[in-house]
Parts: sequence; C-alpha cells; structure tokens
Amino acid sequence: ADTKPAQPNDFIEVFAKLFGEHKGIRKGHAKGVCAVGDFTASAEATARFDAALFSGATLPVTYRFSMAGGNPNVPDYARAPRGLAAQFNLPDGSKHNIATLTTPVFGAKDPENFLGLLQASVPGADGKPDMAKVQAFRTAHPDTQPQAQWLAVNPPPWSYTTAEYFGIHTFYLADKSGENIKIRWHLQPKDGIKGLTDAEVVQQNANFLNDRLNQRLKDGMVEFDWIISLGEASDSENDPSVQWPARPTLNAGTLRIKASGDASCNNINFDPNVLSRGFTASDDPVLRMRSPAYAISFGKRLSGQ
Ligand code: HEM
Repeated sequence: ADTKPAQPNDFIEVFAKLFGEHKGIRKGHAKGVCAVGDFTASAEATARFDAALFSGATLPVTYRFSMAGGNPNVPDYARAPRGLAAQFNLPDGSKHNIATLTTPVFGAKDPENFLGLLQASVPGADGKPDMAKVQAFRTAHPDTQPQAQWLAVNPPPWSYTTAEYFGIHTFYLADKSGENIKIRWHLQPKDGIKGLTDAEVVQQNANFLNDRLNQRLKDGMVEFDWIISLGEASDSENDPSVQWPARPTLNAGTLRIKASGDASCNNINFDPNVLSRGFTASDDPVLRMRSPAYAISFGKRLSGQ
C-alpha cells in the first residue's frame, strides 16, 4: 500500500458518504434476507480433516443472503456482488461463520486500496462520482480491476440460489495427520448457475430476489455443496484480489436452506474470523480488517445508529 494504514472506521465513514446514513441497519450488505437450515459434512471431509465442523453431526445453520453495498434500496438487478453468510451452531455451543461473495475475487488486495477505491468513488457536488478519477485509481492500482472485470462480463444471478459463492480468502484446515492444509473454497449451487438475460436486467422489478427465494423453497430445500480447493506452494495466502489456478478439490459437505424471511439473522454479526476448531485464518490483511469493521457496524446498528 502506498498510503497510511486504513482504519476500520474509515470504511464506516466512506460507506455513509457513498450510500447515505441508514440507521439501525448493516453499513455493508444493507439489503438482505435471513434463512435457516442445516449442514452435514461429507464422509470424505470427516475422514480427512480434524475439524469440529466436519465431525459428521448435522449442524443447525442461520443464513443471510444479501446485496453488496450500504444501500438498502439497491435494485436486485445491479451488477454488484451478492453475499451469502452462514453461522454454523456446533454441539458445544460454539459458532463458525462464513461470509461469501458471488465474485471469485475481492475488489482490492488490501484495505488501503479498497478504501482508496471507495474514496475515489464518492460523488462530488453534482451528486455523481468522477469516473475519470475512479478510472485513474484503477489504473494506478491494478488489483482493483479483476473483480470489476468479472462483474462486467458475468450477468447478475437469476436467483440467490443460482449463483456460486466464494470464500475468497485463504484459510488453513487441520488434517488428521496434524498438518495445516492451505485452502480456499466456494459454495456450489445444486440448482445450477443461472444469470439474468440482458433483457431481464432491464425489465426486472427492483425486488425480485426475496420473492424468488420464497417461491423456490415451496418446492423443497435449496442445497449448496461446499467445495474445498487444496492449495499449492505458489498459491497466494494473503491476496484476495488474485484467484488461484484450478486445483484439486473435495466436497466437504452440503449446506441446506429450508425456510427464509424470518428475523433469525438480524442480530448476528457474521464476522468471518469466528472459526471453529480445525480452521485457522490466514494473514490476509483484508480478512483481518473485516472483524473490527463489522464490529463497528454491528454496534451502531444494534444501538439504532
Ligand atoms: C476491508 C474489506 C471489507 C470491509 C471494510 C467490509 C465491511 C462490511 C461491513 C461493515 C458489513 C456489515 C456488517 C454488519 O453490520 O453485520 C459487511 C457485511 C458483509 N460483507 Fe464485508 N467488508 C469487507 C470485505 C468483505 C469480503 C472480502 C467479503 C467476502 C469474501 C465480504 C462479504 C460480506 C458479506 C457477505 C456481508 C453480509 C453479512 C451479513 O449478511 O450479515 N466482505 N461488510
């Protein structure tokens, strides 16, 4: 990074400049919907890993699907990432959180460049962002380009249930021999991947995603396979703007969603550094920044700010 270290509250402040102040709701991923279901590990994951999540027991899970950004009224056809967060409830009362995006990479390699990109995008006096300034920032910081390129060529999901969701960061996972394996992972929808057509992007109403999820759940539960990629020595451990090459994978289990639209996720902070035994966070600086930024947002929204 070529600037002073980004502070967690810098993000809360720039989100307010970009999206306005919205009291009592999430400062990021403001628009979303709760859901409930469970998770069962695969026999392969149970055999291979020494991790509480993969012990084999079926675990209750609280989910939240969301639209990226701090605008609670963002239209559901926006070319922005969608999020899927999950909180796994372990038998001993502990929790494990994941909070994923539909893009395989994040929008910057570190908090400073993400903050710089957001600051460059703040609208001027005319209410519009200075696109030349944004473009100049992206040119000077090439790590801010891959996510934007991905979003430009991939249509927004047709439904929350027809997208892949990526963990993006590198984590370590303990195997039965006591070794910590370098992993990345994504959630693979059993409904298949389906995007909106160009015509649908223009014609969709602004709030179809929640209805489509409710409608889909009337036909039975929605399932995602948890696909883990096994990293190699050359694969990045701390740069979320870079995708790993295709690697050997294994199916670690199935996430099931059974109902949506309740209030179960409202008071959850899906801090992605809350991990259960067997998982360890990498020192990806973006991953580390997420805990304090989410905590500020959580404290604010719980206190009506
Ligand atoms: C420095 C980088 C980041 C900052 C500052 C940031 C900030 C935030 C904030 C403030 C929230 C609201 C938290 C709450 O009130 O509970 C949030 C939610 C979320 N973020 Fe991030 N985020 C960052 C990176 C990421 C990355 C890399 C991912 C995915 C890999 C991600 C996925 C999500 C998701 C899915 C939610 C919604 C969670 C929910 O449904 O409650 N974010 N983010």
